[in-house]
Amino acid sequence: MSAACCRTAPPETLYAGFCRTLATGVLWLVLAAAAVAAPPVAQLGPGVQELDLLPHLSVLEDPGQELQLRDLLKPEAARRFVPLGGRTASFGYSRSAWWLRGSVTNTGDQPRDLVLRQSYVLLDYFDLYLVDQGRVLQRWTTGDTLPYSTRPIPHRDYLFPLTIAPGQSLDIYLRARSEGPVNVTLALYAPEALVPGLGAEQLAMGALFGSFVLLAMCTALLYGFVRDEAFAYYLCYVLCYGGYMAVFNGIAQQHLWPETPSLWGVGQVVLLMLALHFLLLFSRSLLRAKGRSRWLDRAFGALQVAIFTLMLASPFVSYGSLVKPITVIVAITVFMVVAIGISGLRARQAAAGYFLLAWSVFLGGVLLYLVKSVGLLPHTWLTQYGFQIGTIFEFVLLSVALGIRVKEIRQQSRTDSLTGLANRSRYDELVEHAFAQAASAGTTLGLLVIDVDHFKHVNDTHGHAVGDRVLEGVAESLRRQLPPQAVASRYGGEEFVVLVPRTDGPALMTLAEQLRRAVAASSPAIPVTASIGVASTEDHAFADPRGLFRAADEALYAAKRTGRDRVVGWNDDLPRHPATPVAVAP
Ligand SMILES: Nc1nc2c(ncn2[C@@H]2O[C@H](COP(=O)(O)OP(=O)(O)OP(=O)(O)O)[C@@H](O)[C@H]2O)c(=O)[nH]1
Repeated sequence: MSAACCRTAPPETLYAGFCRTLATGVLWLVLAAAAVAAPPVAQLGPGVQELDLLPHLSVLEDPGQELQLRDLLKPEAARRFVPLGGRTASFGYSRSAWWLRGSVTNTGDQPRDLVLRQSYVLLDYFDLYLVDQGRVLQRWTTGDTLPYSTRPIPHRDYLFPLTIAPGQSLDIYLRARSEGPVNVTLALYAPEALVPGLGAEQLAMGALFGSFVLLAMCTALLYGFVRDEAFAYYLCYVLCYGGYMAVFNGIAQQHLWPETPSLWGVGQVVLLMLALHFLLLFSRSLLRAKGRSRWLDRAFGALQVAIFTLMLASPFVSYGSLVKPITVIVAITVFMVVAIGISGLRARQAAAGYFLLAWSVFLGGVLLYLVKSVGLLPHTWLTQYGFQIGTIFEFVLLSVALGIRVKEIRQQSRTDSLTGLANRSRYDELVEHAFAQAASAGTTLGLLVIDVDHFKHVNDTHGHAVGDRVLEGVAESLRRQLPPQAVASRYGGEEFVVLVPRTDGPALMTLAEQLRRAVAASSPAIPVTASIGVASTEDHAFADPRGLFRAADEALYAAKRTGRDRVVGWNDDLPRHPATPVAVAP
């Protein structure tokens, strides 16, 4: 496998093709404007604990990657370096090797033990040389195409220990080359100044990956409860994206595969492609976009093929050759996800707003990182970690969108899909609650059981589809006539129940009569009638909701027996329904 395929530059490389020329042009304009004189030597006084070396560095681009340190140690080579002039050392994407040099002098009277830190590590090759009056004192060759053991201090960042004697002046040369963006962030630290900062960063990383783990666990649990595929896809997305972030941040390299850099690049591509795959499945499932738009469905299918092709190619093709296809796939996926969000918004999907907000925040963070990567923004805490910060907010907002999905699922489980009324299990909950409330408040609860007459005949004559439309019409007519305190449910088949709290007997019978007429008028093309049985806790102290229902059902039975298309109120003298036991008195 080529060395190039072992690199671990981020896939945002991806956006870089078109930015590279622009970034390099801007950089060189800036550099040309800066003074050509050598930058000042960094002075390391006795109290200095931290020293940013960027203002003291000069840069030399080596487009052919031909230069060696010995070429640069020649006196005439000094003129080829251009001072950074206090600008950021972000060189974007290029095939060049970038040489930087600077000098630091210990102006104190004590030797200083220091750590030189390069905090941007996604570089294929990073060579550092310490030179004293033309003599090379120390050389390190590391980078993310080389095993972890090439790092003098095993840490995510490149950390190099060095000692400067009193009055000594050290020249620092470094060479950076990468298929991804090249950023140099060189600074010197006294160990006591560095350690607390590293501790805080480790804590932040722990929080980031801890939140991935927690999110994955919560999503897995939720999936266990709701069994909705959106949660399964989201879980896979969180795991793959978390794995990708672990490689991107150097955590996987440090803790999982320290001596196998060939895995880093391939792992990064595979994890990213899997994350995109599950993201698309999740977005479609969450916003129920499948089948909504033919072109979105086709684009989804084509993208899946491209994602898997690229993933399977990654172990065999150099990363350099994959950068452009990855760029295109990431860009199209982002476009697709936003398009799915907008189509969800148009279809009035409640979760779509949060979904789109999550992506806007995430893309904002990625944009900050990319603009920094191509050298248009300085390397700061916000631009470096914009990606991670955007990710956290994205996951929080997507979880809210999933919460809305749970609410929808709950709602669906209580609603009858044909008529949109409460379903039988929701009725069971409602009647328990209403019965208990009426009992404790000393008010009445009325119950109407409504059954469409000879409905079998409607089905047999016109077919089930027409029968369904008739049932929808009946439900709609009930909904329109109900007073605010009443709730209608579909009990099953062509039978409906209406709970009517706080309503006396005559008003209950009047309402039942209104509903009977409404049903009769609900379907002019296919005339239907309904029989209604009425019972109320006002007439009898029923022991439980089942007693109330049995009474109303007996009244319905009486209505059917006596000719249908009528309302009958329950009383003790009514003949018993053969299928129901006697109503139980307290
Ligand atoms: N179209 C349609 N038909 C349904 C649905 N649920 C139940 N049915 C039909 O409703 C009919 C009920 O028939 P029966 O129980 O014999 O009652 P009926 O014909 O209304 O007669 P009576 O109640 O005695 O007036 C059956 O043909 C069921 O197939 C449904 O969701 N859609």
